[in-house]
Amino acid sequence: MIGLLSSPANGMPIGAMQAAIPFGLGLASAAYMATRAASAPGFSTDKRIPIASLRPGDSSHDDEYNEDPDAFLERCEKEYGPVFNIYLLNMALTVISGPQAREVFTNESFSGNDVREKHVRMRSYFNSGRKSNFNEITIRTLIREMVNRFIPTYTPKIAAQMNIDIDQEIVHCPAEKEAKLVVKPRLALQKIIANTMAHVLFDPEIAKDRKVIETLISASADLGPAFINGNFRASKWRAFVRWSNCKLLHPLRNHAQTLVEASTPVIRERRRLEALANETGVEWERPDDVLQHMVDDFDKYGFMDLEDLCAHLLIIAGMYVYTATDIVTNMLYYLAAFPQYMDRLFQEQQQVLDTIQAEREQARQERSREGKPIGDDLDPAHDRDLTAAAIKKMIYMDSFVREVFRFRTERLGIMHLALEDVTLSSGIMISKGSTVIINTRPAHQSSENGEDVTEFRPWRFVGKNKAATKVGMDYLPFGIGSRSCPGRFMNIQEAKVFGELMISKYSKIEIPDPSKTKMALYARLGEAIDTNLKLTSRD
Ligand code: HEM
Repeated sequence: MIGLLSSPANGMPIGAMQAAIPFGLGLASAAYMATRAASAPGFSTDKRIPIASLRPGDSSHDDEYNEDPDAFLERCEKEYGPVFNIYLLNMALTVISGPQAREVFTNESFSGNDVREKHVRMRSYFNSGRKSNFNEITIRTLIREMVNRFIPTYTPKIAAQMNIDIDQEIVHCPAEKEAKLVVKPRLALQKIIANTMAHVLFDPEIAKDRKVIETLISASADLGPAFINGNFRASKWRAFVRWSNCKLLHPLRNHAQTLVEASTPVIRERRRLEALANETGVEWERPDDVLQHMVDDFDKYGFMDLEDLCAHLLIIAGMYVYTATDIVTNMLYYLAAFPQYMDRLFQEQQQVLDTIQAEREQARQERSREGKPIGDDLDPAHDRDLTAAAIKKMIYMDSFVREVFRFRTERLGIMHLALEDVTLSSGIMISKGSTVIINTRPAHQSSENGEDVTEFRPWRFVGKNKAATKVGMDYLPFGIGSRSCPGRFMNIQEAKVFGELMISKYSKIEIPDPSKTKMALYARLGEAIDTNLKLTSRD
């Protein structure tokens, strides 16, 4: 079944590899650029779509948008309606707002994957490691079947491992007895997340390997550009360099080989134990991680060998590390910026855990009365664990997380390429080859979300049947419909577990330099700023 491979190579992030492009590519690249430039499409050919006016002196809308995204979009929506053209990120983009955004998300002729391939060569990156008949749907299916289904089992493991890693990475502040200082939180949190994910997705033995953690972080850096936002600027040259890197240097394959080397002995040992159990008629306690699930379903997914499997596993793991690092960093910034909400969250946590503890105690007493043994499932040592059931009951934390996403999500984001001419319900035609971008402002600031929509009000979703994972036209960070993000379930679970651990450990989180607070709150995905944080312990 699996041909175990062994040709390790250390992966380098794509950025580092750019220096390695041979000069001989110069001629080929000039020819390539000329062809691409000649065929580069601009705005849709439908001349009814207005082009937003530029401020005097501006040659694009970038500055006006970046200075005040809400004001810029309000102006455009008022002057031009829900569909208008802008020059942003070195691109000609058609902005779609309001109900017509749904048509973009749900019409297969608008492709997010093709935008990601065109600008950041994401499919080429995937292809630099995969061998089987892969397409993007495989990744979605793997996430659903290998990760989302098992979130209840992964949750206590995430909590236990994160707890250890937080204590290890967050050090005491020598200057102040009570306080701890996180210098450059993003880096410390990246280590915590990478280590936690490696434990949960791979295996504790594999997670111990420093090379694996480095590879995981490196893969996550390669995958980050998939989000095409923030500092991204469209450049045919950069896309070409990235494509060449993928073709020549096979970055994902290099990462996969590191994981193959680390996982081969683990898989062999698992097989030995399984065979032994079969021989002796004992049931083998199957390891509960994504690696094992993928090995079990090796034939179902048609993986060619272990390297192919590891490439797929690294795409998923790398995406989690990239996004979860960003999310938990921002969770801390929001807890720091709005300290008045910490107590409510802590109170909720204690109430939920007290109730669960009392219920378990009652169940133990019942078992004793019935003369039954108290099994591992009711071990008092786990009464106050952060299980999936406990997290589900923490509705204030869920609302807090949803509000962070609503409040912070980039106003213009989620691009799609029109694969053919598409006529929207308003009659406007988006022509083949043009790129549309969603305006999330009207959705996130609609009255559907209650009052004070320009304010951060973390309890606005409590009791409203709007979980942080529930997508809709009033909540677009993860898209909507059948192509909505399958990674959000695990990401949000991690964010909540992390938030619960932090509020149980610390009573106060501060940004020592308050001039950075605003920047921290509005940081775009993947660009969480590195301002220090001061944490004061609860006891
Ligand atoms: C903050 C975290 C994340 C955000 C904001 C986010 C956002 C999105 C959005 C907006 C879409 C829909 C794009 C469209 O309509 O074309 C999407 C799709 C997708 N996301 Fe995420 N995502 C996140 C995390 C992740 C993670 C961690 C993974 C993988 C482990 C992931 C995997 C995917 C995949 C595979 C799709 C494509 C689904 C399809 O085309 O069927 N995402 N994501």
